[in-house]
Amino acid sequence: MSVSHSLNLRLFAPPPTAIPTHASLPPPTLLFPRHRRLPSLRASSSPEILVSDNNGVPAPLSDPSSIEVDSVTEAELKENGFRSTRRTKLVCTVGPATCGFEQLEALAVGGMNVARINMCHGTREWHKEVIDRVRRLNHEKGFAVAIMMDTEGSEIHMGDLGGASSVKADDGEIWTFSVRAFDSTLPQHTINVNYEGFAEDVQVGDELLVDGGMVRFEVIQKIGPDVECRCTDPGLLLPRANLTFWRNGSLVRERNAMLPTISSKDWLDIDFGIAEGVDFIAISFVKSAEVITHLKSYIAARSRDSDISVIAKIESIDSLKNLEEIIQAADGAMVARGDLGAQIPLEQVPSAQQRIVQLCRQLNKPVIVASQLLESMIEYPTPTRAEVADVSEAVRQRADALMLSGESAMGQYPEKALTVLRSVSLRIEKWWRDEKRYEAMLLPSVGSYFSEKISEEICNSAAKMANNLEVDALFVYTKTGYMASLLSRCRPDCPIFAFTTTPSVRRRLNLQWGLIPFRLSFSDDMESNLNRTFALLKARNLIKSGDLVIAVSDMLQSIQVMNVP
Ligand SMILES: Nc1ncnc2c1ncn2[C@@H]1O[C@H](COP(=O)(O)OP(=O)(O)OP(=O)(O)O)[C@@H](O)[C@H]1O
Ligand SMILES: CC(=O)C(=O)O
Ligand SMILES: [K+]
Ligand SMILES: [Mg+2]
Repeated sequence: MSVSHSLNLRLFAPPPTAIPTHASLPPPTLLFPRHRRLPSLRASSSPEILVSDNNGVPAPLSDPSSIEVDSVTEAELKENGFRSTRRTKLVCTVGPATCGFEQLEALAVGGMNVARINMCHGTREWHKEVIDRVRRLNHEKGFAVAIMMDTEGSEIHMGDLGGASSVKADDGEIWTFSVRAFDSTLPQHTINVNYEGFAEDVQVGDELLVDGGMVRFEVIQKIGPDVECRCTDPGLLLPRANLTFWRNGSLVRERNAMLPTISSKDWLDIDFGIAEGVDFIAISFVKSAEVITHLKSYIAARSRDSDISVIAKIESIDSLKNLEEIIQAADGAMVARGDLGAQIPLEQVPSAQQRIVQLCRQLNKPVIVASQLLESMIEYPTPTRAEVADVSEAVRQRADALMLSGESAMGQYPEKALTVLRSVSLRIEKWWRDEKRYEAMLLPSVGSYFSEKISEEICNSAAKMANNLEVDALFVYTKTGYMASLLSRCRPDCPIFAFTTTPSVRRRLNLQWGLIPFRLSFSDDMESNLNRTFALLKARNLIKSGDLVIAVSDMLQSIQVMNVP
């Protein structure tokens, strides 16, 4: 079968000159014909096209309800024009400070794209309520907030402090870390540890770091299941805080390194996540690509139509060692700087972050920069200048998303913290666009099939054309989201309107840089798709006549340049 592919470059009024170009692509072997000449859009005058809405009921062309876009994005688009929409996505960890319906709504209004629930904390009933509320919010208020479930992982952590929200450890105090199960209240200055082998593995003289060094202890004595420690760096102990121990300046990774990445409790949580249809599952303390592949096949077997994305959390030495294959196997990655900073020297975290962000973009996987971005805002209403600089750096690296942890889960100013992320992102993005100072990044080919390689070439070219022609927006019609991700990977100057038929694909696109996901039912006929989209978007004042747009699509591998009629 010999099939030719053509790039249809058409410029609509003004000026009405067609620019035919022919890309000479070798004939693919496994493709069905996609080549089709497109009739001119201008030729079709006010077509009587009927479109299907969500339930398959025909709706008139001008019915704006047959396109779904996030209500906040819509307001943003109208207010600022679409060249200045935010490109960096925002993830908020939901906790006691933000689990109510109104609180979640405030976060959605503030720009939350993804709600994260951390299975280290709270009961399954609590998580289910949060998921239900986010769903209701999406349904009733027109948001497309995705849900990310983060597994606990087999880390060593403290117990839940007998219900206290925090306890203070003072300099020189003696505390007991114990693997004993206390049935009623904890004795004073006693901390429960979840790892059976703890007392055996530590040695007198070891340094014990709580939450990667927020509080430090020195081991002074071992008595059976109890380990007595002296506080050397005072601070607040939080429930279920992570514990690491260090000997002669390096992290001790003895038997606990043999703990499985996905614990038996994690598997139950994963079953829960699959049953609830979460959009992302983030796996803590990933050590190798196998665990990701294993989980992905488990998800595929468990849920026939499930399209849950698996995010690899990079937070251990092993994950850095096997970085490329882990990212390759996963659907995305998280720079989990909290635990990473407890496993490698702190001064190595920034370069690790840069490397992970770059590699993810090269491999076309979304990447989240997480932990302590605005840590001081847990307690104070304004961030430190250093925190703003840190957020700016992540935006400048053009990570897909930034994440709030304690700031939104249990801090005093969740909405303010989100506002800081939003305004810093907007400002830095604009600054770098204006200055045109991005270092060009070599984007290696990621497609395995020939058709994927074609999509990749189309997206690379479309993004380049969009920058050179200074177009207002890129449009992508994508069923699986793949082509939208390829455009996002190019980090073009203009925003990307991503039209997809499936609500879950739309939610997942919400994690990717620069994508404005819309749900829209569309056909293989690009002319009618474009006509409909223009009519629907114009009816909602989201675009206007004369705007310059480049459109690409999954079904018909084409590039079209046009002015909105
Ligand atoms: N569902 C929850 N219920 C109670 N507290 C929570 C909940 N989620 C988060 N928190 C609080 O917010 C803090 C920061 O949240 P975060 O998700 O970053 O957890 P973490 O314990 O630091 O672990 P991880 O390394 O998995 O991120 C937690 O330490 C905890 O005190
Ligand atoms: C987010 C997370 O797990 C960390 O920073 O450790
Ligand atoms: K976790
Ligand atoms: Mg962690």
